[in-house]
Amino acid sequence: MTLSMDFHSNKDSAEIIRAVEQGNSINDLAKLFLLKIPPVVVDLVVAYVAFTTLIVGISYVCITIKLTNWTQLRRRAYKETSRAESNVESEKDRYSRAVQDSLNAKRAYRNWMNSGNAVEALIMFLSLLSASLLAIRKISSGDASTGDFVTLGSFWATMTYPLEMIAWPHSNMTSIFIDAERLLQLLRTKPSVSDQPNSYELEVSTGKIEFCNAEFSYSSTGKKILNGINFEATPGKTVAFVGKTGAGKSTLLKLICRFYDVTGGSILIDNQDLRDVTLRSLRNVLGVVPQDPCLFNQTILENVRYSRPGATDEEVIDACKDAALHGNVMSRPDGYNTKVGERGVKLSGGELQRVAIARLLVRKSKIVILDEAISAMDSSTEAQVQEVFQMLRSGRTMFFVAHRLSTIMDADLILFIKDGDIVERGTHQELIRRKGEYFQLLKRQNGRKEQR
Ligand SMILES: Nc1ncnc2c1ncn2[C@@H]1O[C@H](COP(=O)(O)OP(=O)(O)OP(=O)(O)O)[C@@H](O)[C@H]1O
Repeated sequence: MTLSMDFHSNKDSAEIIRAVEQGNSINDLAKLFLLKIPPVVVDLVVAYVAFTTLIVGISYVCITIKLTNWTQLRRRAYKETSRAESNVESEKDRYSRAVQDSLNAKRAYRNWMNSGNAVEALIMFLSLLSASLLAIRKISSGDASTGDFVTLGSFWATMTYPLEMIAWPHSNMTSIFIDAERLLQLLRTKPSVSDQPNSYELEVSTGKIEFCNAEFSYSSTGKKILNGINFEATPGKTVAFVGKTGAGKSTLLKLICRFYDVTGGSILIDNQDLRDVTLRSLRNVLGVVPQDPCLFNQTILENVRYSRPGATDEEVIDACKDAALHGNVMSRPDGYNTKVGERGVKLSGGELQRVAIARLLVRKSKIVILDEAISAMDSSTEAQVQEVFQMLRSGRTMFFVAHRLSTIMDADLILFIKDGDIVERGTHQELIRRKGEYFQLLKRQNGRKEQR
């Protein structure tokens, strides 16, 4: 959970869950070291008195270890294919291929394991046979008594157990390490965005935000997304980012949240560089409505309260009323106790967005970030929510990203982003007078509206 956005955007969640599940084998490792190995060592000290026994023991253990290494290669292949299998949910062909690959790899692993066991058993059998033949020869020549033969038999039985036990930890440990290695990798991964050793708590007095020549590229592609962005969001003002899809608008918002660090320049909140303050204190002052709000399979009440666990039921309900959600909630038989389903599948797109806005209202943040927050709402609901945003504006610095220009027309500053640069800036009226990119976009949108 502490890992950065770049880790999560490149990882498959099924893979992470499987890594954690397989990590249970670390318990087995602890049991192995604490409970199984020490008694075996004691047994071996007692049992390994005869030189011949030692020879048999060493060769048995060496061969078993070699066989185990070969077998574990198959186990690794089997585990890899099992992982792929869990990625596939919908496409039938891919799923059956993955299942088949997994079964084949499992069969190969089992075949190697069984062959290894057979070879181990054969070694023990041949060793016992040679020792018995030697004993019979000695008895026939009168150098040993039949009692010695019985002693050999019981000694053999005592010895085989520790021999098996000395080989067993190696095979078990390698299996455990293969199962746990994904979790160990995960635990060793360092977040790319983290607190500096001397970072301090962010203090927001006015909520002024400055982008000073901020540059950014995603490490996964290395492509420059933002080229030296400069602007200032003055306290209590609303800034809107507009532009074509892929221009870099959401990336600007992610940088304010410090999901990523800028690769050049800096971002300041009340003159404090985001990289110098603690992540927790930064996130505490931000209220975000993302493009795809993340809901849990809990009740509507709990989902809204998630942004401030201490909020009372009344505060949650008031927030839902302001977010134009109350009517929809009350029309459901269970009202606020309605479960929303995994990721909110039982809600419509507009309802999902309104839950996210209600969360924002409950949170009472000083800096508000809205990324396409009302895109899925009909015009009458949008008008109600816009009124709430007007209320919110006083005393807060707000950032909007919206494709529908009608939703950001009254922003204090509109920044038109194109290929990672601010190509136009001003208020709605100023940009219309300029008759540039913004004006063209507005004309296209109005044209489409008239055509409908
Ligand atoms: N996690 C990521 N890794 C690599 N590239 C990314 C990542 N997220 C976004 N991008 C790329 O960065 C560029 C800007 O994306 P961004 O989401 O900021 O655009 P946008 O202007 O908000 O677009 P939209 O209006 O469609 O949301 C795009 O080319 C996108 O493909």
